[in-house]
Amino acid sequence: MTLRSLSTLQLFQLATVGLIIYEASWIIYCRFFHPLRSIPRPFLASVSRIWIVYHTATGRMEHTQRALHKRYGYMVRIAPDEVACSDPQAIKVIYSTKRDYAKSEFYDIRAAPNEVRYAGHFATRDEKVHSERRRIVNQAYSMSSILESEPEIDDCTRVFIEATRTFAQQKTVVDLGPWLTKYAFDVLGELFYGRMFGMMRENRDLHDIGRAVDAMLPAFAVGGTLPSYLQQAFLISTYLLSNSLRDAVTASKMVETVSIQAVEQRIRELKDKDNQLNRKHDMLRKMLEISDGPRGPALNFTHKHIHVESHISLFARADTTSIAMLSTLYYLMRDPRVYAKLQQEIDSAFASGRISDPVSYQEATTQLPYFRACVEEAMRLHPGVGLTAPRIVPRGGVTLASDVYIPAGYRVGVNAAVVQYDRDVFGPDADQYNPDRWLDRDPVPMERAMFVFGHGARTCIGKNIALCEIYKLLPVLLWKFQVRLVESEKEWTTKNFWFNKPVGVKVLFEERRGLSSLP
Ligand code: HEM
Repeated sequence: MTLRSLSTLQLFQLATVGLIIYEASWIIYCRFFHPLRSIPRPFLASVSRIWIVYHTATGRMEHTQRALHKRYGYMVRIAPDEVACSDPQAIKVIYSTKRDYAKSEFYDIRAAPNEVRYAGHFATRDEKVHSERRRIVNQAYSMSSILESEPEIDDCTRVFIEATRTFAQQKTVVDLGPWLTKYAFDVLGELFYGRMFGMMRENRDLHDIGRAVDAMLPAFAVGGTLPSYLQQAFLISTYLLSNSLRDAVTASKMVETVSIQAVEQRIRELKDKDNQLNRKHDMLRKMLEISDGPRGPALNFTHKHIHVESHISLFARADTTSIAMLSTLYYLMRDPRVYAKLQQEIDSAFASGRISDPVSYQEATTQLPYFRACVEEAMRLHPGVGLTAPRIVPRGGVTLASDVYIPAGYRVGVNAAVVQYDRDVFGPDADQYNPDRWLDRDPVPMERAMFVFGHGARTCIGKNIALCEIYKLLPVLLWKFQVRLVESEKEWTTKNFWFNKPVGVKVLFEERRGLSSLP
């Protein structure tokens, strides 16, 4: 009997039996012979990536992972070839500066197609290329460089406070997340291009950037969990089936166009010696000085590379910063004792002249210890990135959590929203909001277990920008306004698609008594 002599039904039956045998053999292999077989796991996760795809798609992966680690300990297998580790000691091993652990396929889907064929600092998996590219621009992202634009960040703060005052006077209910995102966008506009986008002034999502990000994040997060040969097919089918993703792609193209236009405009301005904007120290100017300077050709750093830099840094980066500010405010509003204590610290620092309005970054970080603790605690409980950052184990394998060996080639990673709940480091109340923990005991072990900005060679390049925004805006906001949750009893809803965004946190601002005559 040959295959040709079989009927369609028989062929179908044969294929089904073949598939069943294949699946059964795979399950037996995973259960009894796989090198990761002894690592605790939900059964489905040990035999198929369906588990990780499904749980990522729910937007609640951090809750699932926290529960799994509570039950199984430091090591949990979250896919046949992938392990999540919640041991704080693992951070410095997996994310070491030695660049042994390459990023996994998870990042491929975020690679920005462009003419210079550089996927960007975030998505590039080739550590050598990444290191060369990042070194060129690192200085522009340094704290000293960002602080050269401090007066411009102050301008953004003034616009934010002015508009918030109008909300307060008109008793407008404000959706806090999008409002803070507009601030973060305008600051990025100032820092990168020497001008705000105007999102706060117009109080609208200009060019639909925010909408594009919201629509694309779930596709990126879920798609990233698939093997890379399925990622493009997944993106194309989602694109064809989803109106919102089609709109998002259009809006994302718009972001690209806007950032390219902004670069070109800044190039023209810099050629005009009398232009007032040329006194500014924006990052674009610094990058143009590199590309057009004597080192530019040798570094292969062209205007097209700057387009990539500006596009990638713009897309979705305002969200993480606004999440940090939103969570700081949210936890304060939910805990009147902490809120009052912080207000006291801020009021007395302003009254004694230890900090000024606008507050400088230096003042905010040195004169407001309780405020620092509140920011740190909010970023601990609700880090802006809430999924595992997966890396490939290098040659020789690795032993994690004292005695669990993972051979080379498998994926391993840490999730900030899990490791930052470690009871041994943060105390038995690790899942509670308690800023005092940062002042009552030695903060160093806790700082070492913080993974909110990542770690090592691939640590967040925009960390200084984010910190600058947070430390410069919030003290002034909290000094001038009382912020109240409209529904004070209701817990927030969050959507975790890599960026873990709280949604629909509605607040009312009230100018504080005795302070309403302040500028
Ligand atoms: C509170 C705000 C922020 C948080 C919590 C945050 C978090 C992170 C984390 C966890 C990583 C590492 C991801 C990994 O290893 O897989 C990262 C990388 C990165 N972040 Fe941020 N980020 C923030 C703000 C920003 C801002 C404002 C920018 C840009 C202006 C930015 C740009 C980047 C880029 C380009 C990378 C990739 C770096 C590399 O691999 O070289 N981030 N961020």
